[in-house]
Amino acid sequence: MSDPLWLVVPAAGQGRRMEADRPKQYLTLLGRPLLVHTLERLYSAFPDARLMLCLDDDDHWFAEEWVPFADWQRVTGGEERMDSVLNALAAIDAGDDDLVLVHDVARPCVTREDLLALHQAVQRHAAGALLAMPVADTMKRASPSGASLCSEPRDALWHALTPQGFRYRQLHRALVEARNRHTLVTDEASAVEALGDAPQLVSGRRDNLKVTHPDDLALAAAILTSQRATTERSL
Ligand SMILES: Nc1ccn([C@@H]2O[C@H](COP(=O)(O)OP(=O)(O)OP(=O)(O)O)[C@@H](O)[C@H]2O)c(=O)n1
Ligand SMILES: C[C@](O)(CO)[C@H](O)COP(=O)(O)O
Repeated sequence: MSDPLWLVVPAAGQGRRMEADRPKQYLTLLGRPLLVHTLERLYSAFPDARLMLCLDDDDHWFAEEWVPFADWQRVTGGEERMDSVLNALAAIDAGDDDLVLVHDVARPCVTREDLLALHQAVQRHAAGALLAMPVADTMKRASPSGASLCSEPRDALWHALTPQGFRYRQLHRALVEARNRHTLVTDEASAVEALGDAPQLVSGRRDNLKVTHPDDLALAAAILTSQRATTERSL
């Protein structure tokens, strides 16, 4: 029997870089709110998981009918992403060894295959695991004025994606310690690394885009359309 699985979806951000009239998780993507796509992707891989959905207390966009999971809970978001995740962990009635996967609501293009690969890796690696992709471009070090000062070696450099998965106790401890040190971590793996652990990098698809800037919405629509066409061709 596999370990109990919890999904934490931070969805309490304001999407300021998107410059839209609403938080980006509620922007329309192929006719439906972006958040709906993300939750459906997670559900397609983990229909029996328990979902903790972090939402801003002032969020008046959200509709419960969009959640496909039978077992789920709304959690109050925090000041920063890491605070939202910590609020979710505090609300979880989990065993120490339960698995927790954290996935940004802003990544609606994650595939079922990548989700399942990450889940497998988290079960195999004691330090946890994260989807990531190797850096493909030549990397530049910029001066304050934006001039290219030098090229940095890109060997062994990866982009961190989500989901990122860990055992409950390990992740909770790592984030609590980061908060106690007043360290702002932008992903879970950073907090775990700070404890001396080395989560496993799992090579994920390059199209697991985080919708961040205005142009990204059209890109996400193109990715989802292309992924659907591929799935239909293979049926
Ligand atoms: N206090 C916060 C801040 C962010 N998030 C979530 O963390 C994820 C990654 O954050 P990011 O892409 O930076 O989203 P926003 O904070 O919404 O965007 P911005 O920084 O442009 O305002 C998103 O799913 C976002 O909803 C959250 O739950 N709580
Ligand atoms: C967790 C994350 O998606 C990994 O790429 C990312 O760090 C979150 O976005 P932010 O802009 O750093 O909040």
